[in-house]
Amino acid sequence: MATPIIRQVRAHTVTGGGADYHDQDDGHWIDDRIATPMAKYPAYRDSRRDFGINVLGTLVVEIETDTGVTGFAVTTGGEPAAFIVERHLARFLEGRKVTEIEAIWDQMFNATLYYGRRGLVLNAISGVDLALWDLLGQVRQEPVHAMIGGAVRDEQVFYATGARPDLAKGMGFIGGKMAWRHIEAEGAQGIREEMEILGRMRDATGPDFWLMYDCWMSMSVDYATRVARAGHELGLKWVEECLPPDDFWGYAELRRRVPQGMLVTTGEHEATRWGFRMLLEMGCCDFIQPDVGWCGGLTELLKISAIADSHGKMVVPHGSSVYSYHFVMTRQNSPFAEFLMMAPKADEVVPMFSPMLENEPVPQNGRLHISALDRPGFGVTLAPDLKLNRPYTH
Ligand SMILES: C[C@H](O)[C@H](O)[C@@H](O)[C@@H](O)C(=O)O
Ligand SMILES: [Mg+2]
Repeated sequence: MATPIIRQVRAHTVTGGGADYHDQDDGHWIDDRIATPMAKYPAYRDSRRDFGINVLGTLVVEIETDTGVTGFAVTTGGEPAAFIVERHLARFLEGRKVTEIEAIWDQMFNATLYYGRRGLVLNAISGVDLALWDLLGQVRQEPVHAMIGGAVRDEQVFYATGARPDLAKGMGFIGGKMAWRHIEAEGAQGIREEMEILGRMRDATGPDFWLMYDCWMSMSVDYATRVARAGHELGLKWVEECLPPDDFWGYAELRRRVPQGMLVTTGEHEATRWGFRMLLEMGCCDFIQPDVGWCGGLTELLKISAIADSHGKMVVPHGSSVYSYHFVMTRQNSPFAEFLMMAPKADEVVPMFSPMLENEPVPQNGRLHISALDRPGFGVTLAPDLKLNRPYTH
């Protein structure tokens, strides 16, 4: 049978949550005075939406073959990413075989090198790459995990990110990661207030449940060191993304300063094998947390994972739903994954990209069995009532 040829690439945008999961209403834990690099400005202290964390929206990439088979993926990127897909990247796909994933990735990356390398352009490339893997799975009628080496375990376990680690333990998760909500200007009092919360969570979850803080690029090395030392007393397992992504030197220094046994992690806003090589070779972190929708897609994440493995480091992808579950299931050095609690009070498990995807699997009792991923491609479909907008054509 002839290999299907890519006939058309389409880039749509969707607003309101979904892959742009920070786009939530007031009262959601994920936007409750969380510390950020902008929080030192009073106008941007209360909500990350005030500085525009939700300006992009969701990018939906659809790729259709000459035989009428369609693959798709969603990521963060919205209209500007749609422009990049339609007006630049599509030319490297249309007319190509569905199997040319590696060559297409190399051309998309090198053709955008003069204005890309990281950030939005890599989000767009990631969206296209994930849609290509979904398409190949639809054509071959195979789940993605079967096409990238096959499962190395029957199920994967998750830690929960949200405001209620105490509830997450009861839901079967192996740990709970909270967002750090104080800034350096709030000094020792801010750390004390946070440690009171951590202490209550430790009392509620017992001595062995993992507790972590996500610091979302908001700290200095000195402040992060103080946070790590204070948290260590309460069994804090890791401090995540304390510093801006490009401060490789700061991360290496922080790792030298934190108490023995405290893990320093980062990577969700890093991209490509070169960015993660830098993090690993400079000793910036104890494990890496790439987002498969932002780092270059699955094709690039497989390369990143091999580099991490050569350093003896784990890859624990940033919460990205099915797009990372197939990867985690097939990697020896990815023994657990993140699940982002998207319910406003972090008190129930809801699909991460809700309401965009049908058949989006969620952990049951904090774990996901391989059988939940046994449909072709990534195993999800776009919700039929989703309002797609195609802002650009080519
Ligand atoms: C909870 C964090 O502030 C971010 O909102 C989250 O997207 C990310 O950093 C994470 O690790 O889940
Ligand atoms: Mg994080």
